[in-house]
Amino acid sequence: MTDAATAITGGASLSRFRPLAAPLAAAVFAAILVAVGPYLLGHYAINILIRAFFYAVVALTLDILWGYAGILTFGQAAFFGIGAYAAALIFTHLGFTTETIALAFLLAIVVPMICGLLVGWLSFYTGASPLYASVVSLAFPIVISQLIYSGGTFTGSSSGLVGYETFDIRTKTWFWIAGGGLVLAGTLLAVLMRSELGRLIVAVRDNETRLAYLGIDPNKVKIALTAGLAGIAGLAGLGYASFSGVVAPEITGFVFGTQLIIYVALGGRGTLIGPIVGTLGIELMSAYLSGDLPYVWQLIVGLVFVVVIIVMPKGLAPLLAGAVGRLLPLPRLASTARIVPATDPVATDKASIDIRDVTKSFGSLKVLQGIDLSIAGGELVSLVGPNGAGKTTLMRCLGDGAERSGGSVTIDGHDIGARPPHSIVGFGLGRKFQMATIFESLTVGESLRVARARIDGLSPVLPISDIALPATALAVMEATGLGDHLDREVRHLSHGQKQALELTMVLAMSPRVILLDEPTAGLTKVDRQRIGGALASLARDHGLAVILVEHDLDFVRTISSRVVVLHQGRILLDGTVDEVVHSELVKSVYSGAGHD
Ligand SMILES: Nc1ncnc2c1ncn2[C@@H]1O[C@H](COP(=O)(O)OP(=O)(O)OP(=O)(O)O)[C@@H](O)[C@H]1O
Repeated sequence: MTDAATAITGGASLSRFRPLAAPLAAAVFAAILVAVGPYLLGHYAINILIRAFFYAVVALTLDILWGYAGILTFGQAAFFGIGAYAAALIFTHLGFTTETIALAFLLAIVVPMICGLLVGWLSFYTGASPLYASVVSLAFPIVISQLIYSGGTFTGSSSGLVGYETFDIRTKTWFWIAGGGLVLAGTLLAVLMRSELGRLIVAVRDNETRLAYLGIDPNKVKIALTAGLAGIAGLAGLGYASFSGVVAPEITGFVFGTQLIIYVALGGRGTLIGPIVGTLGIELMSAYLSGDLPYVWQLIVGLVFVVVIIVMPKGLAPLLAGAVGRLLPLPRLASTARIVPATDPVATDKASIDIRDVTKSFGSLKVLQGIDLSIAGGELVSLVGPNGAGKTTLMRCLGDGAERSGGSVTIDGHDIGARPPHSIVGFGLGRKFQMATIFESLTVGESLRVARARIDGLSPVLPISDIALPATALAVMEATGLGDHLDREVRHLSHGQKQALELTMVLAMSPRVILLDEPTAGLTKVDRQRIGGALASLARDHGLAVILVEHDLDFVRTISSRVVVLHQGRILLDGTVDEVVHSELVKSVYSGAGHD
């Protein structure tokens, strides 16, 4: 096994730190620009850029949410505003001392994070509709602005707060602080997005269902991300309030939130560098042109936005990257992904799944009735039956506790109750869907590493390197040749490779019971044989309890240890392959003359 495992490598000899070289080189280049900026620019441009640096930090947080995690929000300005007001309120009402400065830093981070937790929970609690996130992101900045408007002299209402004492620092130094803060935030976020944890954030955007069936609650990831990034936006707000010496309700509002979306979209979302270029570019141009074109300027920005979105939906970043790539052709780094054998503890007891009196109804339509079934480790049970018999519905009832209308399901002695899929996976369940349910924009190696997140955790700093896989997953990789494609983006895989990847991801979690819904649908005969052999071995050699939904009776015959025939939501027959194949009842059901 070790030989096979070491053969599956995408460049293991390279240092794990090499993929971080690009963001670090970019950071050094940006730091040099920030260092020399005050000596090359005029006073006006310096002032505009300091403000823009703080805005760009918020744009970066929006880019992580929208560009990487797929969460479009208009509310990011509100967290910036809360951080700014936290500082301005403390300096106005409590004075400017070492203690109040420390308090301002604490509250400018903690209060936006608490608000972020609340906003995240309201948007993504289990059962929330996707519409909630949009509504909450629209309503939140309006609520914060209204609170400030109605705060009287305490918040300064529509006039805001002005004239509070703040840091006595030269403008040039502010430029270095704000620019350095932006370079630091950009570098840390770039390192995060290249790390194992960053790949998980992209996986949330790609496929929440798959993530849940890998034992990770995608809602928790989104809530944590919203709260964490709110803290960074709040800190940028503190910087802005301390530099400008003035805060107004507009900085918390929906309009500023929309402006941030324009900055990110123009620059190029999901790139980090794009939002920085977008923010600095538009802020600088606005400062110079809006004076000469007071009313027309907003119109011009709007028109440019529409044109860029239509002509360059990915924003200006790909254009910039192309130009930089031509000027500085950097060699493409091989990834450091490498498959190694996992050392997961081997259970001594036999795997089991017990299904008792399970029913499922859609309104008055009874789709499953009184299903009783027990499957032990070492068995590969094929679930067959005509279209509409209830096979997929039964699989859903086993993987998600909220699906059943009645009855109980016990996996390895654990009653699944009404638990969600990510929690049931913890009992040892793996599920493969009929349509390959995978992460299209990750590589094969990244997908497998994310599949191991529940067991091995994920680094927020280091890129993917060792991917520990159990023997079952290694066997499927070997049988299907998937190991040759570790660095390949999943979207470029063939249909058969995608099916093999999903199966390998499911097996990566070392499940004890696996549900496979037509795992060979749409595969060539050769691929079917390969996967079929690997599936039979899962039960026979590795002791897994396997439930397989399959239409092709010839395929079922070659790999099953038992066959269960479902018809009109009931178990018609539960027996050996021979018993089912020679059953007159089963033949009559398949010929359309089945009983009622
Ligand atoms: N969400 C739903 N609402 C109403 N009826 C549904 C729903 N999902 C499934 N059904 C019905 O439940 C019955 C069983 O469907 P199911 O998909 O489980 O059958 P199946 O045996 O997997 O069929 P196939 O082999 O065609 O995939 C069908 O009559 C289907 O129309």
